Amino acid sequence: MTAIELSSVTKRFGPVTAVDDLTLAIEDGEIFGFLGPNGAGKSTVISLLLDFIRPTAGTVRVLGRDAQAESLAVRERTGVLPDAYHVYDRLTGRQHVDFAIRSKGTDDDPDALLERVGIEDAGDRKAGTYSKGMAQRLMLATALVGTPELLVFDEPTTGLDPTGAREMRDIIRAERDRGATVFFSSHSLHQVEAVCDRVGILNRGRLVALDSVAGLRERTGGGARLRITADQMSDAVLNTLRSQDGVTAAEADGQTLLVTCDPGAKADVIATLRGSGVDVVDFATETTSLEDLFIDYTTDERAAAPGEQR
Ligand SMILES: Nc1ncnc2c1ncn2[C@@H]1O[C@H](COP(=O)(O)OP(=O)(O)OP(=O)(O)O)[C@@H](O)[C@H]1O
Repeated sequence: MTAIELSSVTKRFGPVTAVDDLTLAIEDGEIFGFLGPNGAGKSTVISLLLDFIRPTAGTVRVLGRDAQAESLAVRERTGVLPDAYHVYDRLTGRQHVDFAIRSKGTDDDPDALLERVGIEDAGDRKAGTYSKGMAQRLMLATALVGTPELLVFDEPTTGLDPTGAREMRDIIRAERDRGATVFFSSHSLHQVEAVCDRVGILNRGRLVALDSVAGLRERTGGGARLRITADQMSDAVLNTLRSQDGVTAAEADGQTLLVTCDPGAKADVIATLRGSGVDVVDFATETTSLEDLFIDYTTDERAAAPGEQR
């Protein structure tokens, strides 16, 4: 079954087109990362899935049902971690989870859920005294109530420390392994690349890339960037490097030389420098990162061009 199906969905808020003719299908059991810069339209899509808002045009289906006409049935089977959430200051963590259990009519053990998100020791404390990360963990516990078929998380790692972010990723994987579909938004490719089966990059309401993490990585060309510290540098040497097979760019900044090249050309670059009488004091290799690709897909020059899906 297709867990989420958006067909030609547009959402306008007055003059602002938050989502622009978006068609996207997420398969059952998939972990899907929805990426995009601030204002790209991620939260708007999530609100459309949950029928918090309605599309200007197009249709939204979730878990095989119409997101509008059958929103209650959808929400019963969905666990949500919203972007902006509210904890009841005077209720304890356990009371929050109890409340979610009663609302969903399930027989979950609140303590087991609190333990799963790492705040079992704070279950009796009022949520108003929780740190931001603890409140986030509490909201995660309530999202997991009723072993939902679909988990929709808006920026799940924001506010979490590195350990918390890793635990979140572990929970996302464990939920997928038990059969759930996970759809989550993020600004950060670092967060999605470790867990996602597929990634969609949204920019100004349009889908500008849709691929597996491996596929996206391939688009970076597997390129390498060499950062070389040399005792001297000249235009002649730079030009020799630029004309060398496998080298796509070579720039110098004082004694630091940045060379972008195929991974197989790294040794030749060093050999060329030595052959030119340049002493290599130090060098480091960086792979072209997915973060670079994300920025490339979402910079304004590209966004201004008709945003074709690539
Ligand atoms: N209720 C609303 N009324 C008017 N404009 C809105 C409303 N909700 C969202 N927008 C606009 O729609 C666009 C998309 O916003 P959205 O919150 O979906 O982006 P986002 O990708 O989730 O951003 P962020 O990463 O900053 O949370 C923005 O230009 C935003 O100002």
